[in-house]
Amino acid sequence: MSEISVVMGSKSDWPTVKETCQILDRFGVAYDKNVISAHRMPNEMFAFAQGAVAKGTKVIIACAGGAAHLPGMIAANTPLPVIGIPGQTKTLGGMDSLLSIVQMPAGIPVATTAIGVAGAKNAALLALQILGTTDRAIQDQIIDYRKQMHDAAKESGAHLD
Ligand SMILES: Nc1c(C(=O)O)ncn1[C@@H]1O[C@H](COP(=O)(O)O)[C@@H](O)[C@H]1O
Repeated sequence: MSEISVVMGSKSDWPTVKETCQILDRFGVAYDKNVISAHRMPNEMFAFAQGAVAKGTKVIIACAGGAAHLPGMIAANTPLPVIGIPGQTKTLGGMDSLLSIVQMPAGIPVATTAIGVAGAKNAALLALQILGTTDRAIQDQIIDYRKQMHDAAKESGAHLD
């Protein structure tokens, strides 16, 4: 059973979303991934969002670019926490995606990350932190991940030429 569902509006988002999946792989947490578009596949989007609780999903991560309605529309159709990743776009640099995802009306939140790859990585970590509130093993892995990051950052200062 997957506790995390990862969806993207198009296969063209995959290079970004791959970064999310790589972190989930590293933590050994089960997840499913798929292309689902609110615009191009509205019926599938509704079925996915409305069926997520019954499937055992705990957190949904959704990446979309441009007029990025996907995370918000999923959030509108499930009580589960939704994390939105704004895709980087060629025309507007991802500001379009960011504003589409972050400016939700009061009542239907989407936890919005940074644009692009940094956001994709943080979406995975935030989802893991949410699971970590009730799963001590995952929380311990988060603590260890941060320690490794800390040590690498500290060590890097010793190698400035
Ligand atoms: N924003 C959405 C939605 C949606 O919000 O439902 N569906 C696809 N898209 C986005 O359109 C961009 C271009 O998609 P294509 O490359 O397939 O033309 C992608 O970044 C996708 O997330």
